[in-house]
Amino acid sequence: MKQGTIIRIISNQYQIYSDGITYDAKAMGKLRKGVSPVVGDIVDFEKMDDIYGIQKIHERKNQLVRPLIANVDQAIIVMSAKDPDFSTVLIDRLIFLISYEGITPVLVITKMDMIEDESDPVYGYIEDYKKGGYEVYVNGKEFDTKDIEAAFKGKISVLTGQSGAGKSSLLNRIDNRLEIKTQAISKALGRGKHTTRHTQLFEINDGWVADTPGFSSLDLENMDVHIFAHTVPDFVPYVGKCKFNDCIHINEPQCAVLEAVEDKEIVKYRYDHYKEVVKMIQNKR
Ligand SMILES: Nc1nc2c(ncn2[C@@H]2O[C@H](COP(=O)(O)OP(=O)(O)OP(=O)(O)O)[C@@H](O)[C@H]2O)c(=O)[nH]1
Ligand SMILES: [Zn+2]
Repeated sequence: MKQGTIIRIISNQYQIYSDGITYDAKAMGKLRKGVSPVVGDIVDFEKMDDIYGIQKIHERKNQLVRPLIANVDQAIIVMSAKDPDFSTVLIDRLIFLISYEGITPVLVITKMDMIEDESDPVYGYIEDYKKGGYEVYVNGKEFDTKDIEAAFKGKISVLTGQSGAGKSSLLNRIDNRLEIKTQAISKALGRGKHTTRHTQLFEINDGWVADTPGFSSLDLENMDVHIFAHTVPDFVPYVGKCKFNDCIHINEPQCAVLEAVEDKEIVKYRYDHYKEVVKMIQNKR
C-alpha cells in the first residue's frame, strides 16, 4: 500500500503524488458511499488490475468548501502596499476567517517598489503584524523571492487577497512555469457562489499551492462568535486567562484580552476590527 496526496481531480479520476511520482487512481466503491476524496487529501492506495485504487482517506485536519480542498497548512494573504490601497481592515478580516478554519495566516505585502520612503505608514503596519506574531514578507517588482519560496516548502498553501493585489504576479515571479494558472486565479473568484470547480495543486519549492484563491470576507458573519473569540491568533495567549470561559472579550469583567488592549500588548485598531466583526455576527442573528 502506498500513501500520497491528491493533487488533481478530473471527473472521477484522481491524481495522487507520492514520493516524486504522480499516479492516476480511482476511488474504490466502499469509499464513495461515505466521503469522497478531495484535493489535499492524504490517501492510501494500491495497484488494482489496470489502475490504482484509493483504499483509505486519512483524517482531515481541516477542509475548505471554496475552493474544495483539505489539509491546508497556510493561507497567504497578498496585500498591496498601494493600488489598491493597503487595508488593515481587509487583512484582519482575512486573518479572522483563516484562523477560524484552523489554518495559519501568512502575510505578503506586494508592490513595495511603489512606496517612496520609509515614512510611509505601511512600514508601521508591517511592524504591528510582526509584533502580533505573524510571518510577514515584503515583495515588489524586481524583488528577490527566496524568503517567500522557502515559506511554501513542505506545505499546502492557498492564496487570498483582493483583485489586483498581485497574487498572479507574485506566483509568476517565483516560478514563471506557473503562468498557466494566473488566468485561473483571476477568473475563479468571479465565478458564481454555487459553481463547484475542482481546484488543483501546483508544485512550488517542494510544497503545493492551490490554483484557486480562497476566503471571502462575506463569510464572516456566519462564524460562531464563541469559536471566533478563541481562534484570533493575537488573543490566543490570553483567552484561557479571562474570568469567564465563554468570554467574547467585549464587555465582560476581568477579560484578559481587554486588559491586554489596555496595556497596549494588543494593538487597539486590530482589537477594534475584531469588535466590528463580533457586531456583524450578532446583528445577523
Ligand atoms: N509596481 C508593481 N506592480 C505590481 C506588482 N505586483 C503586481 N503588480 C501589478 O498589479 C496589477 C495586478 O496584478 P495581478 O498579479 O494581476 O493581481 P491579482 O491579485 O492576481 O489580481 P486578480 O487576478 O484580479 O485577483 C498588474 O497590473 C500587475 O502588473 C508589484 O510588486 N509592483
Ligand atoms: Zn475575554
